[in-house]
Amino acid sequence: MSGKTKVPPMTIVIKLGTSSIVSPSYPFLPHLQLLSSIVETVVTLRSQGHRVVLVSSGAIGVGLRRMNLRERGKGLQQKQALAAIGQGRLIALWDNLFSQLDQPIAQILLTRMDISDRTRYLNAQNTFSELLQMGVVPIVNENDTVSVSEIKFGDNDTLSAISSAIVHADYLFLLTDVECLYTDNPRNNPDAKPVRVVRDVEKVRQQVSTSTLGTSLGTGGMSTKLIAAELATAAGTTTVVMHSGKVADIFSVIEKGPGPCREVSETPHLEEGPLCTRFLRRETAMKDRKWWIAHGLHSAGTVVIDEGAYRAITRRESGGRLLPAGVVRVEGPFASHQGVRIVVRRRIRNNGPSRGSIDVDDSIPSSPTTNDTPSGAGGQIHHPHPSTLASPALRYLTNNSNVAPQPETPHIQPVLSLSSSIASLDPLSRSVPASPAIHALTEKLGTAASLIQASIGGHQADGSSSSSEEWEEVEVGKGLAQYNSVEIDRIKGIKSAHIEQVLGYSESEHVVDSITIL
Ligand SMILES: N[C@@H](CCC(=O)OP(=O)(O)O)C(=O)O
Repeated sequence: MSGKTKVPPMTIVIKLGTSSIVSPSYPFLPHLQLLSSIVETVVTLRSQGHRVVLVSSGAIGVGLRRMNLRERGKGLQQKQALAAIGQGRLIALWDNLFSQLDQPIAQILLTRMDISDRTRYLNAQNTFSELLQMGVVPIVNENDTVSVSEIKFGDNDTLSAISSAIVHADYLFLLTDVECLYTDNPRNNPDAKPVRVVRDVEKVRQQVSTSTLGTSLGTGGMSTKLIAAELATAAGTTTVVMHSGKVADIFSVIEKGPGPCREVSETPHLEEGPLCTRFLRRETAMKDRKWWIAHGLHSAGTVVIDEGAYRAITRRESGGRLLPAGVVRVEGPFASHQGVRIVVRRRIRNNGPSRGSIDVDDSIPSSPTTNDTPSGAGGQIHHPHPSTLASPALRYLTNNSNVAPQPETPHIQPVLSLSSSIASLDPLSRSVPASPAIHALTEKLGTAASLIQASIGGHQADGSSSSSEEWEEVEVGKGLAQYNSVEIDRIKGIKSAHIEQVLGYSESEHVVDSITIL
């Protein structure tokens, strides 16, 4: 193993999945040899001046072994109980191994809500920073006991990407039971080719098969690794998928790859190194606060804007701030300074009778009442009443929280439990319960679901189509509300100069601040 560093000190996060910690079937014996090689690698990296964070799964697996069980059971409570049994023993195992080489460790257990609350996020950041400065190796896992199923990180790949952003890591190593990302599942397809360097995660997602390579105990697979890579590379962390048995390859990967003193463009021959997949960090990493707003912050509601306002907030001069003139609708309730989704509503043209032939017509001018023309001169703002939304599902998703799901939309039901879980857990939401509607789209259904095709005004009550004009609503960003949802609803569409007239006071000329375009 390499003993001398040729690279400047870096911050390195190493994530180990359940499959690397315990055997996948009864009696779930720990992989002691592998764990020992991780410990030796981490201690060597430390001796070279690097700061190292471990993200370790395995609590449930260790819990199963302790209780001499063959299966972990399906229910959340069983998993939580097993994780509670296993976590203490897991950290004891790590402490035992690391103490053989005199390396102190610390346990950090996080939940999604710790990340979405700015104060808790900053506290976690301070703790990490202090530990790393003290030469300690923090060992992170999800705090499964208090994680509600719908708002769990769910897999430790995502948790490791978030940990990487918190510590501003240079590298995230996702150690797993395959060497790298393949063009197809190598277990079924012998022609599957390794993908060694990825510059654009979204592009590669469309080109490769991410059919799960996870094991019976782990929750991740290749698709969660792509999500993790997307989050981490956006924060400026080069992300590497490699086999946990090849942990010593970490040394040559960091030696040849980008680092604090070497740009991505200065590392042209990465295909020649050890077999692994390197997701190169973004050249311009998102600033910590911006990244947190985009990926950490919990959104308590939605502000729907028109196209002109969207164009305005995407301009640098806007400073990421939204004026009330461009707001067309508000989904709440949310309090001032809570996170909100920014959704742009734009007109699309229906070319034919079929719902499948809708084209977005970018040439249609936006409402003149926008940030471009805050006076709203000559403009007419569209405020379609939510009841005009065509389908019950869309009406529920885009309407206020009081609209109950219709019987024909049973899949909406979990949304309610999700939002109430968040409302009851998030201290910010206690006084103002979180909105259950749009929130569910991104939290529950993922980014793909952030596109809400709201067919407004194009359908009669009987469901038939009557007009060629339809609307779509697309989530475009996140920001911090400067007023609460009731206040923004009252001042939507007006000039900032009139806020005081309407509300009796004016906190800010903007309704949403610190907007991050996704
Ligand atoms: N937090 C849990 C499970 C997390 C999990 O399964 O993660 P992974 O094995 O990385 O897919 C544990 O420690 O057992």
